[in-house]
Amino acid sequence: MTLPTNDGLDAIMADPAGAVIGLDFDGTLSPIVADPAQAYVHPEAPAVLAELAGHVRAVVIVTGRPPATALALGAAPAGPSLEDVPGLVILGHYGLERWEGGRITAPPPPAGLDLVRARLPELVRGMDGVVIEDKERAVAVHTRRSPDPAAALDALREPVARLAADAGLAVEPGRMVLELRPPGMDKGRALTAFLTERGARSVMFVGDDLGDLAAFDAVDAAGLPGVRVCSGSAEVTALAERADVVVDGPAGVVALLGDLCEAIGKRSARGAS
Ligand SMILES: O=P(O)(O)OC[C@H]1O[C@H](O[C@H]2O[C@H](CO)[C@@H](O)[C@H](O)[C@H]2O)[C@H](O)[C@@H](O)[C@@H]1O
Repeated sequence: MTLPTNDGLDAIMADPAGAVIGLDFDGTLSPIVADPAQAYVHPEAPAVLAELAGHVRAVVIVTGRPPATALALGAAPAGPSLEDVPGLVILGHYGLERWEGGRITAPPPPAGLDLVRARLPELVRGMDGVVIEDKERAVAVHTRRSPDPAAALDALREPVARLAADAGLAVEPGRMVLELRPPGMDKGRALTAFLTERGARSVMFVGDDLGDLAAFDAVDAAGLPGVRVCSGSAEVTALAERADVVVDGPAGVVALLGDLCEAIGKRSARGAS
């Protein structure tokens, strides 16, 4: 793969020590699969992130998953795991829960989740293949394994929105999923705060789903050289329409990051000689 021509990428390569690289997890670092518990990270992702982390200011994963789940799915039987990526930060639950250096910080779970846990099973009763994922600080309802996933998702939109309103929660729509989660935080706010915290001089964000649009907005609003990368799929087109670079799923993301590492390495070797 040859790196595309892009001002944001050029800025990252010219000054990697000032760059923050943000990445989504599902659909970006791990492939979309039927069972969320089996969405293991692309086997080459931890190694390429570890190499990248040696060049840039920070690597941060911004995800709807709890950080502990991303770490569990990022464990490799051989080679490095996500946990081995130097200085990695994981902003889970759309930025509410932070993992760094083995420590997790988070606010208490929202009270409204009890209502969701009480009512959601009744709401999906009889819907073949519809599955509830309880993430402790949020609850997601998945339709990917139903006979008609898109129709099941559409049928659930209104009742889930009503339940979220009753529970004081927000609805986060995604790839064959509706998530009921605490309001007031999103990937854009999380990324913006992180860029400020780290004094970023450039930024890349890589995502695949609707929840990543807020992070694209944050790249635009940062006032820094930036690059928005879409991990492309036939399922979601909204991100590709906003992206500077579109790659083919997690394998394409890994290839792009590998090429970025190589280009940074070559530049720094030229600078040293
Ligand atoms: O912010 P992300 O890291 O992209 O997390 C968003 C949701 O991802 C997961 O669901 C998605 O991936 C599953 C595994 O491939 C797939 O089965 C499902 O259809 C997708 O929507 C996760 O299970 C959710 O909790 C996350 O909110």
